[in-house]
Amino acid sequence: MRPTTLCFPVAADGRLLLGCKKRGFGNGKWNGFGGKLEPGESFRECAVRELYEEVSLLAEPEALEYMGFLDFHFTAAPAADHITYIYFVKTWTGNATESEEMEPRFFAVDQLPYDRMWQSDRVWLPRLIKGERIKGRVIFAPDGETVQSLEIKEDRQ
Ligand SMILES: Nc1nc2c([nH]c(=O)n2[C@H]2C[C@H](O)[C@@H](COP(=O)(O)OP(=O)(O)OP(=O)(O)O)O2)c(=O)[nH]1
Repeated sequence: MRPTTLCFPVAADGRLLLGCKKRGFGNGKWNGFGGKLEPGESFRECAVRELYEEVSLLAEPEALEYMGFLDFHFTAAPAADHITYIYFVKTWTGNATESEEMEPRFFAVDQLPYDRMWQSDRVWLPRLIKGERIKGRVIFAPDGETVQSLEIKEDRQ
């Protein structure tokens, strides 16, 4: 399964930085920052690179807090299946800057734009915000959007 990352910067006041995807996969959705691992890259290295490419924030790999993983399965397009390692990061340098891929905005955690995010995020993101680490699987219906089934557990390790 294709390895990918997803990273959510958390500001000192607790707000979360999301980006509205401007093109390609997930276009128009608010999400964390991330993408596919490049050859030879670790998950953390990928998350740091994508954060910089997509929103110009520079983080140390060790500053990333691992929050769990999700397997995303696309029933009609198995080639799109991927596993995502999810991170929060609270320290970085630079200012969130719009890129060709993402328009960034900080959101209070009780005002996240779930109606314009991937459908299952409203289930698992609040758990991460509470500090829980998760592992799970999301299976998408043939339309590639609707959640067909969802299995999320707490990862106590
Ligand atoms: N929050 C969230 N993200 C999802 C869901 N499903 C899903 O594929 N993604 C995201 C997580 C990954 O960051 C991203 C991986 O897809 P991708 O690697 O094709 O994304 P990309 O086009 O931005 O990647 P890249 O070209 O920059 O490498 O998709 C979901 O249900 N919720």
